[in-house]
Amino acid sequence: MPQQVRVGTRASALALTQTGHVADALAALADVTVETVRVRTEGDRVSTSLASLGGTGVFVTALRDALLDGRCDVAVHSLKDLPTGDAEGLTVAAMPVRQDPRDALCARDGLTLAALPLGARVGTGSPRRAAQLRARRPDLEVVDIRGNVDTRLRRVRGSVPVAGAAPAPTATPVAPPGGSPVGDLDAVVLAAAGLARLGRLDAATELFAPDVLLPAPGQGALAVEVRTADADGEAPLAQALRALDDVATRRAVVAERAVLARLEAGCAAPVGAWGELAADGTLSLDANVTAVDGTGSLRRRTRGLVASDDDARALGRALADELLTAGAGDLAPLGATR
Ligand SMILES: NCc1[nH]cc(CCC(=O)O)c1CC(=O)O
Repeated sequence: MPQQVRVGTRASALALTQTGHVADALAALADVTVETVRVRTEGDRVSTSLASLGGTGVFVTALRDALLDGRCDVAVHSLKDLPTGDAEGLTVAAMPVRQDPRDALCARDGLTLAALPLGARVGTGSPRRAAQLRARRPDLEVVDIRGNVDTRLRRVRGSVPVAGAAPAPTATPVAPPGGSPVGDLDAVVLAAAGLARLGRLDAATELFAPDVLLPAPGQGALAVEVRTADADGEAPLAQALRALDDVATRRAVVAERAVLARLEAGCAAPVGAWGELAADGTLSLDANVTAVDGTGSLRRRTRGLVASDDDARALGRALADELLTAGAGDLAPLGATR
Protein backbone atom coordinates (compact mmCIF):
# COMPACT_ATOMS: atom_id res chain seq x y z
CA MET A 1 0.00 0.00 0.00
CA PRO A 2 1.44 3.39 -0.94
CA GLN A 3 1.55 6.03 1.82
CA GLN A 4 -1.27 8.58 1.44
CA VAL A 5 0.03 12.16 1.60
CA ARG A 6 -2.06 15.35 1.62
CA VAL A 7 -0.22 18.45 0.44
CA GLY A 8 -1.69 21.74 1.66
CA THR A 9 -1.61 24.78 -0.58
CA ARG A 10 -2.86 28.34 -0.80
CA ALA A 11 -5.35 28.90 -3.60
CA SER A 12 -3.28 31.43 -5.62
CA ALA A 13 -2.06 30.41 -9.06
CA LEU A 14 1.55 30.66 -7.89
CA ALA A 15 0.95 28.51 -4.81
CA LEU A 16 -0.95 25.94 -6.85
CA THR A 17 1.84 25.54 -9.42
CA GLN A 18 4.53 25.40 -6.73
CA THR A 19 2.60 22.79 -4.79
CA GLY A 20 1.87 20.86 -7.96
CA HIS A 21 5.60 20.58 -8.75
CA VAL A 22 6.38 19.34 -5.25
CA ALA A 23 3.46 16.91 -5.23
CA ASP A 24 4.58 15.43 -8.57
CA ALA A 25 8.18 15.20 -7.37
CA LEU A 26 7.19 13.42 -4.15
CA ALA A 27 5.03 10.95 -6.08
CA ALA A 28 7.92 10.23 -8.47
CA LEU A 29 10.47 9.71 -5.69
CA ALA A 30 8.76 7.19 -3.44
CA ASP A 31 5.74 4.98 -2.99
CA VAL A 32 3.30 7.74 -2.04
CA THR A 33 -0.01 8.85 -3.47
CA VAL A 34 -0.48 12.59 -3.25
CA GLU A 35 -3.62 14.66 -2.90
CA THR A 36 -3.64 18.48 -2.67
CA VAL A 37 -5.91 20.31 -0.22
CA ARG A 38 -6.56 24.08 -0.30
CA VAL A 39 -5.99 26.21 2.76
CA ARG A 40 -7.00 29.87 2.98
CA THR A 41 -4.46 32.21 4.57
CA GLU A 42 -4.67 35.67 6.08
CA GLY A 43 -2.48 36.99 3.26
CA ASP A 44 -5.09 35.93 0.71
CA ARG A 45 -7.93 37.64 2.58
CA VAL A 46 -6.38 40.97 3.50
CA SER A 47 -6.33 43.52 0.69
CA THR A 48 -4.07 46.19 2.21
CA SER A 49 -0.40 46.60 1.44
CA LEU A 50 1.84 43.77 2.57
CA ALA A 51 4.20 46.37 4.00
CA SER A 52 1.43 47.67 6.26
CA LEU A 53 0.38 44.26 7.53
CA GLY A 54 3.42 44.17 9.80
CA GLY A 55 4.75 41.00 11.30
CA THR A 56 6.06 38.14 9.24
CA GLY A 57 4.60 35.04 7.77
CA VAL A 58 1.10 36.17 6.84
CA PHE A 59 1.03 33.53 4.11
CA VAL A 60 2.44 30.87 6.33
CA THR A 61 0.45 30.67 9.54
CA ALA A 62 -2.67 29.05 8.13
CA LEU A 63 -0.67 26.36 6.35
CA ARG A 64 1.20 25.61 9.55
CA ASP A 65 -2.04 25.40 11.50
CA ALA A 66 -3.35 22.94 8.91
CA LEU A 67 -0.22 20.79 9.34
CA LEU A 68 -0.47 20.85 13.13
CA ASP A 69 -4.22 20.08 13.03
CA GLY A 70 -3.59 17.14 10.70
CA ARG A 71 -5.64 18.65 7.85
CA CYS A 72 -2.59 18.14 5.65
CA ASP A 73 0.75 16.32 5.93
CA VAL A 74 2.98 18.52 3.78
CA ALA A 75 3.03 22.29 3.29
CA VAL A 76 4.85 24.05 0.47
CA HIS A 77 5.98 27.61 1.18
CA SER A 78 7.91 30.20 -0.78
CA LEU A 79 11.02 30.29 1.36
CA LYS A 80 11.24 34.04 1.34
CA ASP A 81 7.83 34.27 3.01
CA LEU A 82 8.90 31.94 5.84
CA PRO A 83 9.88 33.62 9.13
CA THR A 84 13.42 32.76 10.21
CA GLY A 85 12.37 31.35 13.57
CA ASP A 86 11.61 27.65 14.10
CA ALA A 87 7.99 26.50 14.23
CA GLU A 88 7.25 24.24 17.19
CA GLY A 89 6.56 20.68 16.06
CA LEU A 90 7.38 21.34 12.41
CA THR A 91 10.47 20.80 10.25
CA VAL A 92 11.49 22.09 6.84
CA ALA A 93 12.40 18.66 5.53
CA ALA A 94 13.32 19.64 1.98
CA MET A 95 14.46 22.61 -0.05
CA PRO A 96 14.19 21.53 -3.70
CA VAL A 97 16.54 22.89 -6.38
CA ARG A 98 16.12 26.62 -6.44
CA GLN A 99 14.81 28.60 -9.37
CA ASP A 100 16.41 31.83 -10.58
CA PRO A 101 16.63 34.05 -7.45
CA ARG A 102 16.77 37.34 -9.40
CA ASP A 103 14.18 40.09 -9.43
CA ALA A 104 12.72 40.97 -12.80
CA LEU A 105 11.62 44.28 -14.25
CA CYS A 106 8.46 43.99 -16.32
CA ALA A 107 8.25 47.28 -18.18
CA ARG A 108 6.17 48.65 -21.03
CA ASP A 109 7.67 48.65 -24.50
CA GLY A 110 10.56 46.37 -23.56
CA LEU A 111 12.23 49.07 -21.47
CA THR A 112 15.08 48.40 -19.04
CA LEU A 113 15.50 50.25 -15.73
CA ALA A 114 18.15 52.56 -17.22
CA ALA A 115 15.87 53.35 -20.17
CA LEU A 116 12.75 54.22 -18.14
CA PRO A 117 11.94 57.91 -18.57
CA LEU A 118 12.49 60.43 -15.77
CA GLY A 119 9.79 60.12 -13.11
CA ALA A 120 8.50 56.79 -14.41
CA ARG A 121 5.98 55.01 -12.19
CA VAL A 122 7.24 51.61 -10.97
CA GLY A 123 5.10 49.30 -8.86
CA THR A 124 6.27 47.05 -6.05
CA GLY A 125 4.92 46.10 -2.64
CA SER A 126 8.36 45.24 -1.30
CA PRO A 127 10.31 47.77 0.81
CA ARG A 128 13.51 45.99 -0.24
CA ARG A 129 12.81 46.47 -3.94
CA ALA A 130 11.52 50.02 -3.41
CA ALA A 131 14.63 51.03 -1.47
CA GLN A 132 17.06 49.59 -4.02
CA LEU A 133 15.13 51.09 -6.94
CA ARG A 134 15.21 54.52 -5.25
CA ALA A 135 18.94 54.16 -4.53
CA ARG A 136 19.67 53.68 -8.24
CA ARG A 137 16.96 55.92 -9.69
CA PRO A 138 15.89 58.60 -7.15
CA ASP A 139 13.65 60.18 -9.83
CA LEU A 140 11.30 57.19 -10.04
CA GLU A 141 7.87 57.25 -8.47
CA VAL A 142 7.66 53.96 -6.60
CA VAL A 143 4.03 52.88 -6.26
CA ASP A 144 2.99 50.45 -3.51
CA ILE A 145 1.05 47.59 -5.10
CA ARG A 146 -0.08 44.13 -4.18
CA GLY A 147 -2.20 41.31 -5.53
CA ASN A 148 -1.29 38.20 -7.45
CA VAL A 149 1.23 38.12 -10.29
CA ASP A 150 -1.34 38.60 -13.08
CA THR A 151 -3.00 41.53 -11.27
CA ARG A 152 0.39 43.19 -10.97
CA LEU A 153 1.36 42.56 -14.59
CA ARG A 154 -1.91 44.07 -15.81
CA ARG A 155 -0.93 47.36 -14.20
CA VAL A 156 1.85 47.81 -16.74
CA ARG A 157 0.72 50.13 -19.52
CA GLY A 158 0.15 48.20 -22.75
CA SER A 159 0.82 44.87 -21.07
CA VAL A 160 -0.26 41.78 -22.94
CA PRO A 161 -3.41 40.60 -21.19
CA VAL A 162 -3.63 36.98 -20.16
CA ALA A 163 -6.41 34.83 -21.56
CA GLY A 164 -9.77 35.73 -20.06
CA ALA A 165 -8.58 39.04 -18.59
CA ALA A 166 -9.81 42.50 -19.53
CA PRO A 167 -7.51 44.07 -22.15
CA ALA A 168 -5.08 46.69 -20.82
CA PRO A 169 -5.77 50.15 -22.25
CA THR A 170 -2.94 51.77 -24.19
CA ALA A 171 -3.70 55.36 -23.15
CA THR A 172 -5.77 56.45 -20.16
CA PRO A 173 -5.43 54.34 -17.03
CA VAL A 174 -8.72 53.02 -15.74
CA ALA A 175 -9.42 51.97 -12.17
CA PRO A 176 -12.40 49.62 -12.16
CA PRO A 177 -14.65 50.25 -9.13
CA GLY A 178 -13.30 48.26 -6.22
CA GLY A 179 -10.73 46.58 -8.45
CA SER A 180 -7.05 47.06 -9.04
CA PRO A 181 -6.16 49.67 -11.67
CA VAL A 182 -5.04 48.52 -15.10
CA GLY A 183 -2.29 50.05 -17.23
CA ASP A 184 -1.41 52.81 -14.75
CA LEU A 185 2.29 52.00 -14.34
CA ASP A 186 5.39 52.02 -16.53
CA ALA A 187 6.77 48.90 -14.89
CA VAL A 188 6.50 46.49 -11.99
CA VAL A 189 9.18 44.41 -10.28
CA LEU A 190 8.49 40.74 -9.56
CA ALA A 191 10.49 37.65 -8.71
CA ALA A 192 11.73 35.90 -11.84
CA ALA A 193 10.97 32.57 -10.17
CA GLY A 194 7.29 33.39 -9.75
CA LEU A 195 7.05 34.52 -13.38
CA ALA A 196 8.81 31.37 -14.54
CA ARG A 197 6.55 29.09 -12.50
CA LEU A 198 3.49 30.77 -14.03
CA GLY A 199 4.90 30.67 -17.57
CA ARG A 200 5.07 34.50 -17.70
CA LEU A 201 8.82 35.05 -17.91
CA ASP A 202 8.08 36.58 -21.35
CA ALA A 203 6.86 39.68 -19.47
CA ALA A 204 10.34 40.33 -18.00
CA THR A 205 12.27 43.08 -19.77
CA GLU A 206 15.32 42.97 -17.44
CA LEU A 207 16.63 40.38 -15.01
CA PHE A 208 18.45 42.43 -12.41
CA ALA A 209 22.12 41.76 -11.79
CA PRO A 210 22.68 41.38 -8.05
CA ASP A 211 24.69 44.62 -7.88
CA VAL A 212 21.60 46.49 -9.08
CA LEU A 213 18.91 44.71 -7.08
CA LEU A 214 19.90 42.06 -4.57
CA PRO A 215 17.12 39.47 -4.10
CA ALA A 216 15.34 38.67 -0.86
CA PRO A 217 16.86 35.94 1.27
CA GLY A 218 15.39 32.65 0.05
CA GLN A 219 13.88 34.12 -3.12
CA GLY A 220 13.24 31.51 -5.80
CA ALA A 221 13.45 28.63 -3.33
CA LEU A 222 10.69 26.50 -1.81
CA ALA A 223 10.41 25.05 1.67
CA VAL A 224 8.67 21.72 2.10
CA GLU A 225 7.49 21.55 5.69
CA VAL A 226 6.10 18.55 7.61
CA ARG A 227 5.37 17.55 11.19
CA THR A 228 8.75 16.78 12.76
CA ALA A 229 7.78 13.16 13.40
CA ASP A 230 7.25 12.66 9.63
CA ALA A 231 10.67 14.03 8.65
CA ASP A 232 12.77 11.12 9.90
CA GLY A 233 12.73 7.36 9.52
CA GLU A 234 12.13 5.05 6.62
CA ALA A 235 8.50 5.81 5.75
CA PRO A 236 8.06 6.55 2.02
CA LEU A 237 7.34 10.25 2.67
CA ALA A 238 10.52 10.75 4.72
CA GLN A 239 12.58 9.06 2.00
CA ALA A 240 10.98 11.17 -0.73
CA LEU A 241 11.67 14.36 1.23
CA ARG A 242 15.35 13.47 1.67
CA ALA A 243 15.63 12.81 -2.07
CA LEU A 244 13.90 16.11 -2.91
CA ASP A 245 16.28 18.18 -0.77
CA ASP A 246 19.06 19.96 -2.68
CA VAL A 247 22.13 20.57 -0.58
CA ALA A 248 23.45 23.52 -2.64
CA THR A 249 20.11 25.29 -2.34
CA ARG A 250 19.87 24.54 1.35
CA ARG A 251 23.34 25.85 2.21
CA ALA A 252 22.85 29.04 0.24
CA VAL A 253 19.43 29.71 1.70
CA VAL A 254 20.51 28.88 5.26
CA ALA A 255 23.29 31.47 4.96
CA GLU A 256 20.97 34.10 3.46
CA ARG A 257 18.40 33.56 6.18
CA ALA A 258 21.08 33.73 8.88
CA VAL A 259 21.84 37.26 7.67
CA LEU A 260 18.18 38.19 8.07
CA ALA A 261 17.90 36.52 11.48
CA ARG A 262 21.04 38.20 12.81
CA LEU A 263 19.75 41.59 11.68
CA GLU A 264 16.47 40.68 13.41
CA ALA A 265 14.74 41.71 10.22
CA GLY A 266 11.63 40.20 8.67
CA CYS A 267 10.67 39.56 5.05
CA ALA A 268 9.45 43.17 4.74
CA ALA A 269 12.84 44.67 5.70
CA PRO A 270 15.06 46.35 3.08
CA VAL A 271 17.57 43.50 3.29
CA GLY A 272 18.91 41.57 0.31
CA ALA A 273 21.07 38.45 0.38
CA TRP A 274 22.31 35.99 -2.21
CA GLY A 275 24.44 32.94 -1.64
CA GLU A 276 25.90 30.51 -4.16
CA LEU A 277 27.60 27.23 -3.36
CA ALA A 278 30.37 26.25 -5.76
CA ALA A 279 31.22 22.62 -6.57
CA ASP A 280 34.30 22.78 -4.30
CA GLY A 281 32.11 23.65 -1.29
CA THR A 282 32.87 27.37 -1.26
CA LEU A 283 29.87 29.50 -0.45
CA SER A 284 29.89 33.07 -1.79
CA LEU A 285 27.51 35.33 0.07
CA ASP A 286 26.43 38.85 -0.72
CA ALA A 287 24.18 40.97 1.52
CA ASN A 288 22.94 44.54 1.66
CA VAL A 289 20.81 46.88 3.71
CA THR A 290 19.28 49.93 2.04
CA ALA A 291 17.68 53.03 3.54
CA VAL A 292 13.97 52.91 2.73
CA ASP A 293 14.21 56.29 0.96
CA GLY A 294 17.20 55.06 -1.06
CA THR A 295 19.59 57.70 0.34
CA GLY A 296 22.12 55.20 1.60
CA SER A 297 23.07 51.57 1.45
CA LEU A 298 25.60 49.13 2.83
CA ARG A 299 26.83 46.01 1.13
CA ARG A 300 29.23 43.30 2.22
CA ARG A 301 30.53 40.13 0.57
CA THR A 302 32.18 37.03 1.94
CA ARG A 303 33.33 33.56 0.88
CA GLY A 304 34.05 30.48 2.90
CA LEU A 305 34.23 26.71 2.73
CA VAL A 306 31.07 25.24 4.21
CA ALA A 307 30.72 21.57 5.10
CA SER A 308 27.43 21.80 6.98
CA ASP A 309 24.32 23.92 7.45
CA ASP A 310 25.91 25.22 10.66
CA ASP A 311 28.93 26.46 8.70
CA ALA A 312 26.59 28.22 6.27
CA ARG A 313 24.70 29.80 9.17
CA ALA A 314 27.93 31.02 10.76
CA LEU A 315 29.01 32.64 7.47
CA GLY A 316 25.69 34.48 7.25
CA ARG A 317 25.85 35.63 10.86
CA ALA A 318 29.38 36.95 10.46
CA LEU A 319 28.35 38.90 7.37
CA ALA A 320 25.39 40.42 9.21
CA ASP A 321 27.74 41.41 12.03
CA GLU A 322 29.91 43.25 9.52
CA LEU A 323 26.85 45.12 8.27
CA LEU A 324 25.82 46.00 11.83
CA THR A 325 29.32 47.19 12.70
CA ALA A 326 29.20 49.41 9.62
CA GLY A 327 25.96 50.99 10.87
CA ALA A 328 23.18 49.01 9.17
CA GLY A 329 20.97 49.50 12.24
CA ASP A 330 21.03 53.28 11.75
CA LEU A 331 20.33 53.02 8.04
CA ALA A 332 17.15 50.98 8.08
CA PRO A 333 14.54 49.79 10.56
CA LEU A 334 16.05 46.53 11.85
CA GLY A 335 15.52 44.83 15.19
CA ALA A 336 19.26 44.58 15.72
CA THR A 337 21.49 47.59 16.34
CA ARG A 338 25.06 47.91 17.43
N1 LIG B 1 5.87 37.71 -1.33
C1 LIG B 1 5.16 37.12 -2.43
C2 LIG B 1 5.96 36.12 -3.15
N2 LIG B 1 6.48 35.06 -2.52
C3 LIG B 1 7.24 34.36 -3.41
C4 LIG B 1 7.16 34.98 -4.64
C5 LIG B 1 7.83 34.59 -5.87
C6 LIG B 1 8.46 33.26 -5.92
C7 LIG B 1 9.70 33.09 -5.08
O1 LIG B 1 10.41 34.05 -4.74
O2 LIG B 1 10.01 31.93 -4.78
C8 LIG B 1 6.33 36.09 -4.49
C9 LIG B 1 5.96 37.06 -5.53
C10 LIG B 1 7.04 38.03 -5.92
O3 LIG B 1 7.86 38.41 -5.06
O4 LIG B 1 7.09 38.45 -7.07
